[in-house]
Amino acid sequence: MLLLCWPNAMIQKWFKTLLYVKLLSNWIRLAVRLGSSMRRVMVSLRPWLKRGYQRIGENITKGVPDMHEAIDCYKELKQGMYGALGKPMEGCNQWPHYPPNFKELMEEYISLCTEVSRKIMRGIALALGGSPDEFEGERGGDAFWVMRLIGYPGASTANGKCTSENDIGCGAHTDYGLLTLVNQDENITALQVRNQAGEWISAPPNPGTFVCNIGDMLKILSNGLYESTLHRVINKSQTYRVCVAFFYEPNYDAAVEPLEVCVRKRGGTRKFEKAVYGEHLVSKVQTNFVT
Ligand SMILES: O=C(O)CCC(=O)C(=O)O
Ligand SMILES: [Fe+2]
Repeated sequence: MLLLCWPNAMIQKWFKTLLYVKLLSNWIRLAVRLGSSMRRVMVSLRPWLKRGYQRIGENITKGVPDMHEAIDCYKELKQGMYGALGKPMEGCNQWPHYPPNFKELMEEYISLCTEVSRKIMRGIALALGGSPDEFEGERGGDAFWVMRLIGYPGASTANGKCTSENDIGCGAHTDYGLLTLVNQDENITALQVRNQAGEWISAPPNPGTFVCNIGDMLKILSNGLYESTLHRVINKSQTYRVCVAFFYEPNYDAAVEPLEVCVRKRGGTRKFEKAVYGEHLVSKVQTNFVT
């Protein structure tokens, strides 16, 4: 996991992105304040299991319901584009009609995050000793993405009584792809990561930064030089917490295997088998929902 600081050229874009997220956070809060009538409208927005609104407890991690609600979006795949591999992820995102420009706002946010992520991946490629284009072309030239707008109820409202210690907002997991840009609410510390000693440590919000998670695909590509960090969320505060997680992924059909340069760095040992990103995603997403 990395904490990002911004080179000057990116600062302007970052502020724009931050503004969007502020609007978005307010919108999610508003939706919650409006209560069940709004929630019903949002539920009707989800003819597709994987895209759109999901209620508290619908997302499950390792068999346990998570205490969060979310709007999930995925890059839209054209029908038939990836044959049988793409079928489970085909479909359109379910954008709420309120506020009126929500879809446009989010699409711009996605495009900014995509651009920033691509640049970070170029830096990572160089840091690994490869060419800056390692994650372009067939690996990531047409990068897939996932975005989750997540709301975690405050501790006292999670289940009608104050049992915050046991309420896991999001169970321990690793992210699936290359890099995640986690945009957290400013005043609540809830995200935790497991360090190499096996202890859970907090990753507090730091205004003006994203927390970046390394995903499973980058672990494979780097031949284990980068670890996909185990993390979880426990919102012990009384306040509803909003997080926008943008997942930058390889091409949907990318066959991901350790980069040659990383194999050499490990004395010629290939630590991981080849994995097709789309297959990995579908296998994860399919076990992520209550059916
Ligand atoms: O809410 C957070 O801080 C992180 C969420 C997360 O880990 C995820 O959606 O994969
Ligand atoms: Fe995560």
